[in-house]
Amino acid sequence: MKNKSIKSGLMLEKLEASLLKGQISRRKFIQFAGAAGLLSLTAARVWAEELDAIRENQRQRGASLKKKYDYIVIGAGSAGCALVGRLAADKSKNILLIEAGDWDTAPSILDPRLWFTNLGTEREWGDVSLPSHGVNGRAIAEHTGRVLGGGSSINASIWARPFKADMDHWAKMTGDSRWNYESSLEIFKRIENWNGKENSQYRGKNGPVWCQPADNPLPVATAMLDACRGLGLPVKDDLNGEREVTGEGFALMNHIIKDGQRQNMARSYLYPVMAQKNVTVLVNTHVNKLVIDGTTVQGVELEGSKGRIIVEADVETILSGGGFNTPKLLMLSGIGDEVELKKHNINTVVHSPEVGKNMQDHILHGGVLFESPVQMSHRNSGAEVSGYLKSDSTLDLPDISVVQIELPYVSDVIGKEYNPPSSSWALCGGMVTPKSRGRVTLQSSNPSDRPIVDANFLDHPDDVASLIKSIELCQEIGSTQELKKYVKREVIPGKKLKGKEMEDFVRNGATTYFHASGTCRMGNDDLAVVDNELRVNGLKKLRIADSSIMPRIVSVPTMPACVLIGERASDLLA
Ligand SMILES: Cc1cc2nc3c(=O)[nH]c(=O)nc-3n(C[C@H](O)[C@H](O)[C@H](O)COP(=O)(O)OP(=O)(O)OC[C@H]3O[C@@H](n4cnc5c(N)ncnc54)[C@H](O)[C@@H]3O)c2cc1C
Repeated sequence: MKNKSIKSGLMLEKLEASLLKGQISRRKFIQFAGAAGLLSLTAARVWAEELDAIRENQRQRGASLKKKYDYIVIGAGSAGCALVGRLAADKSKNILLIEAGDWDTAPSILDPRLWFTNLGTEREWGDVSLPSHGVNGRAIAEHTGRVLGGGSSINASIWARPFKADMDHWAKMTGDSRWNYESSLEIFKRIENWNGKENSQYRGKNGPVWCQPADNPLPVATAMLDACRGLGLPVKDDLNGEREVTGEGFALMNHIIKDGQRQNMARSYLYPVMAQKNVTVLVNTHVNKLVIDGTTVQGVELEGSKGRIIVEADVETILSGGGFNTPKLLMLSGIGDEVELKKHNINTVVHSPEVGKNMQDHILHGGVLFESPVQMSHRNSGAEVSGYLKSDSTLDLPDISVVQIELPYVSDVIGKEYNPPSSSWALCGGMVTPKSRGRVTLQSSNPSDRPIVDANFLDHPDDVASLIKSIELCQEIGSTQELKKYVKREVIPGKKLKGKEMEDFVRNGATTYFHASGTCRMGNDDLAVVDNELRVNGLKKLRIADSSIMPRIVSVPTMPACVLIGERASDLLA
């Protein structure tokens, strides 16, 4: 297999050399490559060349910035890309998209198997929460993307849409039925290019976002589903769709992976419009603060290769900086709790006490580990099966998740305590309806300082209780007959735990899914930061479209919900 691809690569290089020397035309090149069965390789290279040309064109456009655009969007993440991709359809409107990170060209972005190697690099912001008493005083890293595509460029590429109860709750909190499940489902259908079993009731075919069930999953993944069936757990054909309504279910993951490559939201939404004259994308450019006249947002102060400059937005500015950077930018611009702002000598423009509060994240426990008799090499993003379950049937939403990770995924403390062999794989319990709330505050008035993240993980006893149940479930699944072939022994915890021992295992093993949300909550009450149309209360010409607006975090990985928010914002602006 490997030899064949090396041979194909060499043939393609020879053809390319002939093309470069002018010995054959581009048409002939494509003809020969097609005849030699090299078209997919050729297409990939032609596509890569086109992307380079698009980026070069944007570099030139960015070098002669205008003073004013119709729209300025801050942050090219999951929501920002979706918003700009849709907004750009009106070619009479000029859009400036500003991204602090670089282009999304790193191999560790393109290859979803390498997603975790982006952590701790310049492609993420490097935030670490303050120590939380709920996790025995540990300070847990809270990674978020800092690159074109934002989180969608460095995440685990899992595509899981919110539950009906998630969306109906947003509709209730805003008094606006456009946020409810039925309306959101219509938008998801237009978002998706679903490449699994046809299901027109729930899945879309013609949208920009490629998603498919885990491709060629490891046998341990399908065995896990058999194990769940054997235990009488609800196993579905698809992790999305019906599960959203029934409220529970295990299935193969959906991934945003096509032919082994990540299809981040930049590829899905942005590159297709970046050749248009009405779209300017600046990378490596940081927005320091909003420029506000009275209570009208006029534009932004940005800092990039030309130093600090001000660019104005004629129609609106939209903040899509994500769960930590959006509240930070608001506070730096004088929108926040006046007591907090005063501490940093920032003049209050709008006293909005909830800015930075209501922070929520999901807990992923690392983990319940099993030693495999043979070393496995992970496929896709290493997480190919997942499930959601209510630990109590009276709950609205499942509080428990289980993710199978084809690697020895453990927290720092658990890793040191047990030192698992490298051939281990994990069943990670999770808690997806957190009742604990954290907050984001400013460290200083200097835009280059990171904000203070106090995630307050596992503060609420119910969150711990759910995690205990999810760990018991992981142990039960791991001990089934169906998984016997893949389990030499349960390495961690290796025995049934009870009382304080179990509680400590939960608190010491807690890590995050990296789904920071809720810090600029949407609602129809006086304290909400944004209203039902994403307008920042108290200001004109400013909206927010990103994970920070979630009134309550959805009970699944957050990228699809953020794409939905970006799409909804584009509808509202149109
Ligand atoms: C490691 C990791 C794994 C994850 N795995 C999954 C998963 O598998 N599935 C899933 O659904 N979700 C996953 N998530 C979560 C998901 O990626 C995020 O919830 C989602 O991307 C958030 O979207 P957003 O639009 O709110 O912000 P982001 O995608 O974070 O984008 C915000 C963008 O704004 C830019 N920005 C911020 N401030 C400024 C500024 N001042 N000036 C200029 N630019 C700025 C940032 O650099 C960033 O690119 C994961 C996240 C991480 C970090």
